[in-house]
Amino acid sequence: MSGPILCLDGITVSYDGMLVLDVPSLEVQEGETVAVIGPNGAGKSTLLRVLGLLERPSEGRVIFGGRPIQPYGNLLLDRRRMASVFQEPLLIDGTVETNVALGLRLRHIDSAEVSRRAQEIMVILGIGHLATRRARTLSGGEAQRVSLARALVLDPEVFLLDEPFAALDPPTREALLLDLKTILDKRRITTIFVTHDRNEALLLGHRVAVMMNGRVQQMEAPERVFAEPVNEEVARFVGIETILRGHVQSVSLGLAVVEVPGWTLEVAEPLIPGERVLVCLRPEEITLFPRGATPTTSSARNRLYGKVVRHLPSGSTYRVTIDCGILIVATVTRQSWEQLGLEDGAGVTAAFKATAPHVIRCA
Ligand SMILES: Nc1ncnc2c1ncn2[C@@H]1O[C@H](COP(=O)(O)OP(=O)(O)OP(=O)(O)O)[C@@H](O)[C@H]1O
Repeated sequence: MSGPILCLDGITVSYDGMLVLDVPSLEVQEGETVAVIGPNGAGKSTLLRVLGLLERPSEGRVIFGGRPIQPYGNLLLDRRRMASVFQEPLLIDGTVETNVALGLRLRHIDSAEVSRRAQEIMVILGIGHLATRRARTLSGGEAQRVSLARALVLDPEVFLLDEPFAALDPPTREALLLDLKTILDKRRITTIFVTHDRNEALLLGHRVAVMMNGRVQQMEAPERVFAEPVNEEVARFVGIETILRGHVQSVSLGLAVVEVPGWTLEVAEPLIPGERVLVCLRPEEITLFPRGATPTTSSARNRLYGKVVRHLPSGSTYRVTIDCGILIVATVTRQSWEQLGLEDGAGVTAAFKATAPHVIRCA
């Protein structure tokens, strides 16, 4: 990666006086994939359209390749350096090959070269055998592969994807996602990828931008965003269900004692006595034991006692809600649930290590 290819500077977008995008500054580095996640209406697509020069911001500048874009200038040449794929494949009525070659023909590329490049990208995307099929006879997954091929054949400097897999069934989506990852890793195309799906963001994003209410709340490596969210909204969005409000009572030898309602926790974070904090616990960090069966050898310094309120299936695990005076959510494998003899209403100990929580300081 060699510096920013796209920069936003003081960007806002308002519709009828309502501010829907407010991005003081944002840089996309050449060759990176930025996954943009956030709830409905957060402004993800608006951000993508502004970055893709498809929407003129109300205020601010888009800088592409070091050059500020003239908002009222002719954007065709700059837009041609980018390619987009949306949730709907939007194919024309013609063969797969016609669709894949469309952008190259519009650019008046020599027809032998068009054919060579179209064939090559169709093979890479596993649709070579569909070249002569009419686009309207394709399945959703095949059509989206054609749509990706039509964009990638252009060798775009910037690739924009807006929920491209949202309408596909899970196995189709997974196969396509892995193929796309291979292509992006190999070609190092700068990519902005909007998705609702946290797992897609984790898999594809070199960085993840979390949007809420038109603002980018956090933009960092996925592991940081998911393990160290900057505020409560981001924490909830990345799947942290247990968020306990407390204050730091004391700190000694790197261990902070944090009071939360009804309990005193030990947390290995560099905190300051008196600070107000949110203690965030991922469900997989919490171990459950039947009441009275907590092993004395466990290194978990925190043990909270309560009752199972409910358990909900989630893939091969259960998401278990425990009422300890405060509600805590843990995951256990179905096998452990059976082996431990757990059931709704049962008394349990929820244990976690001092290193397990992520702590957010309250303003
Ligand atoms: N052309 C428009 N006119 C008026 N309001 C709009 C327009 N486009 C978007 N909005 C509003 O701007 C806000 C952000 O929309 P946007 O589509 O960018 O969000 P999003 O995060 O992509 O949402 P989703 O995940 O539901 O697609 C929403 O409140 C939306 O209703």
